[in-house]
Amino acid sequence: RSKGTINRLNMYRSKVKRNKSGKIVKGGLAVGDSVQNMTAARVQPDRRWFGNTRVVGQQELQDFRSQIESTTNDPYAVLLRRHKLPMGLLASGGKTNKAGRVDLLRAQSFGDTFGPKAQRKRPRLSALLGPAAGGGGGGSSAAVDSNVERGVEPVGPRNYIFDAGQSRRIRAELFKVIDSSDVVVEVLDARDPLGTRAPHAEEFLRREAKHKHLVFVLNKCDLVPSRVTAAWLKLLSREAPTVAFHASITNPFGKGALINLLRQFAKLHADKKQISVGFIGYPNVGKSSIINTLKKKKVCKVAPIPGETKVWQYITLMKSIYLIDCPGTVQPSGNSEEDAVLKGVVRIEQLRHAADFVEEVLRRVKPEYVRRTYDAWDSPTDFLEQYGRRIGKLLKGGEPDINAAAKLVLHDWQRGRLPYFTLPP
Ligand SMILES: Nc1nc2c(ncn2[C@@H]2O[C@H](COP(=O)(O)OP(=O)(O)OP(=O)(O)O)[C@@H](O)[C@H]2O)c(=O)[nH]1
Repeated sequence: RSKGTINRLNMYRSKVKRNKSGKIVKGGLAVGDSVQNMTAARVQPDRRWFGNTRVVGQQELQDFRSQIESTTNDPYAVLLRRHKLPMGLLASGGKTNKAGRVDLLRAQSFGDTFGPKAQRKRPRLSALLGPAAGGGGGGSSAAVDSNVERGVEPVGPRNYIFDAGQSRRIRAELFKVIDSSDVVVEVLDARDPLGTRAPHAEEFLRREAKHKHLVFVLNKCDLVPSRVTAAWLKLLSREAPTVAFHASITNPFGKGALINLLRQFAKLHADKKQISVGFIGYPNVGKSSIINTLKKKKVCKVAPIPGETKVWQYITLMKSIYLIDCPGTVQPSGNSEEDAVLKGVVRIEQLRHAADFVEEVLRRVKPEYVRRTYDAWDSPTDFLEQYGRRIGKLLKGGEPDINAAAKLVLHDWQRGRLPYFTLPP
């Protein structure tokens, strides 16, 4: 027997000694002893009795909170293993979304709607939607009538083509891609980076998925002067790492920088076999082209028309990095019809009145560039007539086909043949 075994057996042995008649003479409670006379013993409390718990002091919690807050707000710091932290407790208090909820009972009491004396069958939607919504069908027709009286032209229903990239299906694709990605690359058009940002997706990442890394890629920077690209890089990199890019299989720019950045993210997540990188952004900004450039071959369909990518697609860049191509999505209800056309969201061939948008193109592009590509002109209509005649787009009576000419100008605009860029604010 080892010493340990002997000690254990001794421990089991009763320390109580009894005399012949069975009375305790040593150890245990002696005759006449009572529980009251004994000295109180206390078992030392231990938090491990309560299972898997941790105790944190108030000051420690406060420090930790402020550190986490500064880390999560810093685009260059990363928060790994977020699911192991009680983020719900760490979010600074009082940020509940109660104000955003619709206060149903204030608009109509429960008793009025569902009680035994229910007065109405339909809810009063106007009370919930606010005064702007008008009073249902009758109300809206009254509003139209009053507009006509005041001489305001009634606004017809918006054509569905201007809402491209906003359908529920496309939004579902976007969130599928965000959910499956560890790194979200937001592709922006260097000509109008702020106009092609997706605030709804960024807000979702900030609120619901802080552990996913956001990266901006400023694509098509070959179409703008380098000083403009540099200014945008400076501005955007305050919010997230930003890479300037020119997507081209044969003559790329920024490819090394982007691959390096993705490699660093893959190293950060060394516990994972591979990381997924989702490419999101407006239609036609060049998401598929960037993936093709990184792969150095045509793996995604690319076209100079928006909405070419229909569903998400997985591509292996290397063993540790997977890429996901996403259909182009548009910030819901953020664009006027003009914006939608000039940001390249709408397919030009679907436009019925293309000439309406040429005036804005002529306003945005410097006249000398327009003259260099086309000819001198007096007014937008004169410009389209001249151009129509020059390219032989004529109607039956020999009149220039303004609509066809306008479509060609808009095509040139979308493909970057008319130099244009916006400067950082
Ligand atoms: N000049 C220039 N053109 C580019 C660049 N990147 C993409 N393009 C062009 O932009 C057009 C649209 O590219 P896509 O890759 O199909 O764009 P997308 O974002 O995948 O578009 P969706 O499929 O609608 O989501 C194509 O004609 C590309 O040739 C670039 O860096 N410079």
